[in-house]
Order: sequence, then structure tokens, then C-alpha cells
Amino acid sequence: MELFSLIGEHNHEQVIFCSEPSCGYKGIIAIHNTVLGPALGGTRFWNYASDTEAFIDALRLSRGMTYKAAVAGLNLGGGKSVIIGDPKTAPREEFFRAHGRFVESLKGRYITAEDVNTSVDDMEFVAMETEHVTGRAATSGDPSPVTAYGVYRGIKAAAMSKYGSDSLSGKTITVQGLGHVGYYLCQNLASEGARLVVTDIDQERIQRVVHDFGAQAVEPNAIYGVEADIYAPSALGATINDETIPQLKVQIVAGAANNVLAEARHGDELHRRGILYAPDYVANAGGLINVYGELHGWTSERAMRKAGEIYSTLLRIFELSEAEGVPSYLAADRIAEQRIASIGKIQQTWV
Ligand SMILES: NC(=O)C1=CN([C@@H]2O[C@H](COP(=O)(O)OP(=O)(O)OC[C@H]3O[C@@H](n4cnc5c(N)ncnc54)[C@H](O)[C@@H]3O)[C@@H](O)[C@H]2O)C=CC1
Ligand SMILES: O=C(O)CCC(=O)C(=O)O
Repeated sequence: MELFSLIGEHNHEQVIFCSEPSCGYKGIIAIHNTVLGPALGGTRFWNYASDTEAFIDALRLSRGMTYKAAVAGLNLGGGKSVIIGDPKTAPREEFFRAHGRFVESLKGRYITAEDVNTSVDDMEFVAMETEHVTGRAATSGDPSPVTAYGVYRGIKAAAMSKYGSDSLSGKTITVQGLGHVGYYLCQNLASEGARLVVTDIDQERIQRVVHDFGAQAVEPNAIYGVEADIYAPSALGATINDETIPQLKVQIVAGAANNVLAEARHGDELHRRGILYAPDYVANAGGLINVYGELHGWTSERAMRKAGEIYSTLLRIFELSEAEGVPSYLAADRIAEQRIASIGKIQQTWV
């Protein structure tokens, strides 16, 4: 593997490999682009099969954050970090304080927060070593309810574009992943009368959603073939791929997961089949909006209001996609790239 060719493929600015042998901590911090501001993105804790897999995940996730911040109109760049290890057995305080020290070494170029398998409690350990951490207990807390609300608004926008009405009452929605975001997403959807078909690899999480929202559960791999209106991927990425696309019997794909498309060409394929795709980084920007508030005077009302705007942002993207005859993921990318380019030019003036 040629490291610099991978870093150069999407113009990442910086990647740091971090190690603390005393506790076995191994982490990677990837900064994709800081034209709009410091790179903000959560920390994912995952038992990666290889260091290469972790490295590529950090690259893909951090790039997504650049686009997410740009389209949401935030003054943030894109970054993300991953910790390699078993989240069930690793010593939390040692790992997250070690991670915090490496975040601190970047002096604010990278700001962290929660992601898969990391919690508000973990961020408190990070905060013992650096101030460049958000999603703190005393301020904005767990971003997941805001992320879920934004995804819910995104699903409604997709319904409006596809069906001419944004009502989700009576619609069948499949939800994959019932963790921090997935649970609250189901709550939002159920409260509007949607019929939920759900899956997870964790039985307890399934039972909670079946019990609380009357959802029907299916096996993890059966979710793709369920006849439904909308598929909401809300676990890990790359679930829209060569294997799953032919199984889909839905009209809309809109969920919380980052990097839903295994490759860009899978977005082209959804478009070709007439399946409306709400670009992941647009639909799931609520968490970023929430933690961004921590840098600029956070209030719950402001975060929810701004996350609600995901509805109009997505409608704009769907309109652009239709007007220009391009897939929705490309329309979103264009909006992000235009903002980064134009603000980048303004900032060339020395002040
Ligand atoms: N937490 C947040 O505010 C934000 C999260 N996201 C993204 O949303 C997704 C979910 O995040 P969280 O809910 O925070 O993570 P989480 O770790 O709380 O939940 C993920 C859930 O997915 C399940 N899962 C894993 N593999 C699966 C599979 N193959 N099939 C079915 N279920 C599976 C896990 O058991 C877990 O319940 C991730 O892709 C994350 O990057 C994006 C923006 C913000
Ligand atoms: O929501 C968060 O925890 C911070 C932002 C982030 O990492 C994400 O949107 O994926």
C-alpha cells in the first residue's frame, strides 16, 4: 500500500498515526481539509481487521466531514479519528486519555467528538487531556438525538420529493442499526405513524425498539430485501453496494450512517434505478451541527432549528439533481465544493 498515493487521492492534508504502548492504544487521526475552519469529526472505536482497513476508514470518514460541514454552512473543516481495538474490553480511561493527548498535539487543527462505540463519558476522558473536544456532558452532550432528528427531517424531504407529500404516516421504513442514532430515529418515525422493520446485530437493541415502538425485527442480512418505501441505513457504511442494490425494493434510501455508498458508482446506480438517495453527509449533519454549537454558544433550540434546515437543504439538492440530470450525491458534492472554493478565495486576502 502506497500511503501517500492514498492520502493524495482525495487531497488529505494530514494523517497522524498514534501509539501508546503502555495500554495498547493505537489511533489514526485524519485531517482532510481545513479551508473552512478547524477539522471537526468524531472518534470511531472499532475492532478493525487490519491497520489498512482502519486507515482507509479514517480517510473516507474525514473526507465526508469536509463535505458535511460545507453543505451545512458551518465554518469547519473535515477530520475524523479511529481507535483500533475491542471496545468491549479495552481500558476506557487509558485509551481515551492517550487519544486526547494526540488530539492536543494538533493544537486545535482537529477537534473531536463521539462516533460509533464512543460516548459522552469517553469524551470526558479526552477532555482531561485537551480542550479540543466537543459533545461534552456539561454542554451539548450526546449528539445522537439531534442527528436522528435531522435524519428524520431528511427522510421527510425525500418523501416530499418522491411522493409529493412529506407525510410518513403509513409508510414502511426499514432501519438498519438501532444504536445511539437508530433508536431516536425510530422514535421520530414511529411518532409519525410509520411502520418500522428493523435490524441490528445486538439482540438487546432490537428488543428495545420492538418493545418501545412496535417494530418488526428481521435478520441483519434480510433487511435489504424487505418490501418497503424507505431504507434508512443507520449502522456502518458501504451498505449500498453491488450485492445489496439488486435486492432493494424501496424508492428512497435515507439514513444516518456515514459513507453509505461503497463507491461513488453505486450512487449512479441508485439514480439509474430511480431510487432517490439522500446524500449521507447532508442527512446526518445534525450531530455536527450540535457539536459545532459548543464552539459558538450552544443551545438545544438553536441546534434543533438548524438541524431541521436539513429538510430545505435536501430539497435544494434534489432540485439541482433533477435540473442538471446528475445523481443526488454529485449535486451535493458540487454545492460543497463550490462553497469551499469560493470561501477559500475570500480568505486569500491577508488581514
Ligand atoms: N452519533 C451521531 O450523532 C452520528 C452518527 N453518525 C453515523 O451514524 C451511524 C450510527 O452511529 P451511532 O448510532 O452513533 O453508532 P452506535 O454504535 O451507537 O450504533 C450502531 C449500531 O449499528 C449496529 N450494527 C453494526 N453492524 C451492523 C450490521 N451489520 N447490521 C445491523 N446492525 C449493525 C450496532 O450493533 C449498533 O447498535 C454511524 O455510521 C455513524 O458514523 C453520523 C453522524 C452523527
Ligand atoms: O456527531 C458527532 O458526533 C460529530 C460529528 C461527526 O463525527 C459526524 O457527523 O460523523
